[in-house]
Amino acid sequence: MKMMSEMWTTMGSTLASFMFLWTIMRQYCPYGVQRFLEKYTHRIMSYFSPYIRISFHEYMGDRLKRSEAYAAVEAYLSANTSKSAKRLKAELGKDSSNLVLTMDEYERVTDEHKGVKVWWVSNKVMSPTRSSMSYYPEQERRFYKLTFHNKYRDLITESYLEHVMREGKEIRLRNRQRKLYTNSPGYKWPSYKQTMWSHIVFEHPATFETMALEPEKKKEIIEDLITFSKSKDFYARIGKAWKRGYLLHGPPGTGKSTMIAAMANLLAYDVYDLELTAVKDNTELRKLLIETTSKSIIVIEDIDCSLDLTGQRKKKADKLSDEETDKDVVGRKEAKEEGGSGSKVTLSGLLNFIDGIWSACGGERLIVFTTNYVEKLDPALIRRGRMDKHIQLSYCTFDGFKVLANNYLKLQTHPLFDTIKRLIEEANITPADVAENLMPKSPMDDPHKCLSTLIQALEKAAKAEELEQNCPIQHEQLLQQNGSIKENGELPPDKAVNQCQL
Ligand SMILES: Nc1ncnc2c1ncn2[C@@H]1O[C@H](COP(=O)(O)OP(=O)(O)OP(=O)(O)O)[C@@H](O)[C@H]1O
Ligand SMILES: [Mg+2]
Repeated sequence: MKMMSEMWTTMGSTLASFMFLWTIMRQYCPYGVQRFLEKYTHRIMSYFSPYIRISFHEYMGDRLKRSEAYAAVEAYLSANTSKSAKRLKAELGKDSSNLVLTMDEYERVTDEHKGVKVWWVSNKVMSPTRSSMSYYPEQERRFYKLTFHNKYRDLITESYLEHVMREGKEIRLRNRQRKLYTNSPGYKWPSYKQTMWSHIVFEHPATFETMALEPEKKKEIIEDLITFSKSKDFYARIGKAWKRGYLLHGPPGTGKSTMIAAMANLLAYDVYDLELTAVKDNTELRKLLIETTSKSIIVIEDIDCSLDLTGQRKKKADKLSDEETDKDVVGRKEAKEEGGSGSKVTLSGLLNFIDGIWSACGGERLIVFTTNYVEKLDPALIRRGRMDKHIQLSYCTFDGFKVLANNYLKLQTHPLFDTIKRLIEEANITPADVAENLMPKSPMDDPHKCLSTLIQALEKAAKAEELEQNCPIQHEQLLQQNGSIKENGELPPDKAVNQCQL
């Protein structure tokens, strides 16, 4: 027994002397010798030590790509252990308004998993560049080192590390700056440019809470979206690409574009706003698709204005048909001006884009089409499986009005609500119009004034509605004379009703 303890003491002091010597030498040795000594010290140490160490290096190989694992560990440690660390690094966060704290170099923190303690150290080494040009500076190689006892090897390498990676990735996703991408019309991509999309930071404030929608419909859409975002395994099991198509249809100003922003904010997805008229042909469409990332929404707005969905491009008719709206004209004009007239994207190209083999790359994507005229679309384009969920957005209901009154005027109830409830059921007024009427126009406008303005607009719209039903011809003539009632509310309804009576 005594011999054993003497042996341990001797070994311990030898090791201590060796470590001391090593620390001194390390400072004065050339880099090659340092590496050599380091290698053998580690071998000797690990022979005696019951601890396991795992390193997570910031850059793998040629410093081209930052390691995902390192970034996940960094996010995990920043969220979970920065309170216990004593030396921290501060950096500006995603919107440059908040500071993000992470462990400083050589700092050490402990973490616990299922009752087992582990240690994390943030570290860096200097390594010379491989270049023979001696004036290149040394490169810093940062890494995190995880240390734990050998007897917990399985627990840590399987369960703990999986937990760190999962949580770290989630934190990174939550904290990342989301982007709004667009394929610029008529833009010629230089060959050195890596991507066909240009982007800005996505900062739309719309949420489902601020959307004027019936509560049940809102709940159903939110549940559908959240179920989709959590169904990776389900999609894999049934052998289907992890994507879902939404068709949003309804009159102008009913919240289709607003809903896309709310969807992106709910799921923390990026948005790819695809301008079809600016896409040269099917090949370019496929290239654009391949460049989109997962956790994104690919949007094609006003799909009926972009393509002739019977399979050919729309003819550039000089005369507009009666049903065409301003948007149709604008869309077509822009297509012409921006070189879109040369676009050869076909319906089959678009169908391939939605559910061809390539559409599966990336995963976790929503494809959203919007239109004012769902009946104009080719059934092949919007059949279930392509556009899985059809959402009709319509005129404002009383429930929708209450959301807007709360948003714009911070009102949950008011004596004028009863009048508005009665009128809003008779009139076809869009949430955009309601919102515009509720918006205070001067600092003097109190909630009562705003609600009264809305009541006037509702009365006009209700009268116009009545006229449309009873005397459609006069209504049409008046619309032509005075412009759309629904759009500007300028039509004098008294005059209209009088004409009808005559
Ligand atoms: N359901 C809604 N809830 C809250 N605000 C709405 C809603 N619908 C419209 N709005 C308001 O009206 C404005 C216009 O709405 P939006 O652009 O979403 O309409 P749209 O249906 O996309 O119209 P279009 O068919 O002309 O593109 C928005 O900026 C928003 O403020
Ligand atoms: Mg829109």
